[in-house]
Amino acid sequence: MTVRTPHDHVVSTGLARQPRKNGERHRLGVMGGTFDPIHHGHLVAASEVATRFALDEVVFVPTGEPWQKADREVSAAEDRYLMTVIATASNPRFSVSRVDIDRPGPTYTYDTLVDIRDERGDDTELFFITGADALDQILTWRNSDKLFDLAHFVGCSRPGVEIDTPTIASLPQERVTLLEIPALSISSTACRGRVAEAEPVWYLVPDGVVQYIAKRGLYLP
Ligand SMILES: Nc1ncnc2c1ncn2[C@@H]1O[C@H](COP(=O)(O)OP(=O)(O)OP(=O)(O)O)[C@@H](O)[C@H]1O
Ligand SMILES: O=C(O)c1ccc[n+]([C@@H]2O[C@H](COP(=O)([O-])O)[C@@H](O)[C@H]2O)c1
Repeated sequence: MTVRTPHDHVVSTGLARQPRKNGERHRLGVMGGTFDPIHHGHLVAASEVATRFALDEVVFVPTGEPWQKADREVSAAEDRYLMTVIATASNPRFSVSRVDIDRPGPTYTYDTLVDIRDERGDDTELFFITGADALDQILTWRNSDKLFDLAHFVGCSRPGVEIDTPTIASLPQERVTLLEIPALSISSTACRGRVAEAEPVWYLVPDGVVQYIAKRGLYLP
């Protein structure tokens, strides 16, 4: 178990860094999201990608300022960060990074991946985990032409989202994999809407997150 210091970006939930056989590189999943709130759709996607890609661990990276969501109110970064820590704490292979919330200004995945690569070093191979909807927008992201040099991109299927789009087909195929995951029709938007309508979010988000939302009075009208 490691304790986070002001200089660490990652809260470790206890997994010691495992050496891989035959000099293979450490395989790290990076799951970026606004996580407002984190829900079981995110956790199932991360878990499924970890299994299919034999990842050693997955680091969840809550966005600082999600510039493509500037048209709506986003909860405080610390609340989103803490909900992500609560949701991932029981999985020894999951951890949470503060790189995006501690970097001032809009959040760009290019910066996320550069920071994590610099933190982890060259013996770590990065797999950026994202939903098919996000992958479909990737050409609008900052430095989109350089992203595929930094990580392999795994696009998860998501209920109601088309995986087979012209944009996705145009991406470098050797650096992109599409994955069908068990469909969980949950979105953060729907969770916020339910809380605002005084409807339960039990079992849509982890129990500790239900309690955190109530304690902090998040998403009330
Ligand atoms: N149910 C789900 N199944 C698979 N992927 C998902 C699911 N929900 C979210 N994702 C993916 O997780 C990533 C982070 O998502 P984000 O934090 O924006 O959650 P969201 O539910 O899409 O939020 P919002 O409804 O506020 O837009 C995105 O790439 C998104 O496509
Ligand atoms: O790099 C960009 O310009 C960029 C633009 C939009 C979204 N992203 C990333 O995509 C991930 C999912 O974002 P979101 O807004 O759907 O939660 C998250 O890690 C964002 O930082 C990245």
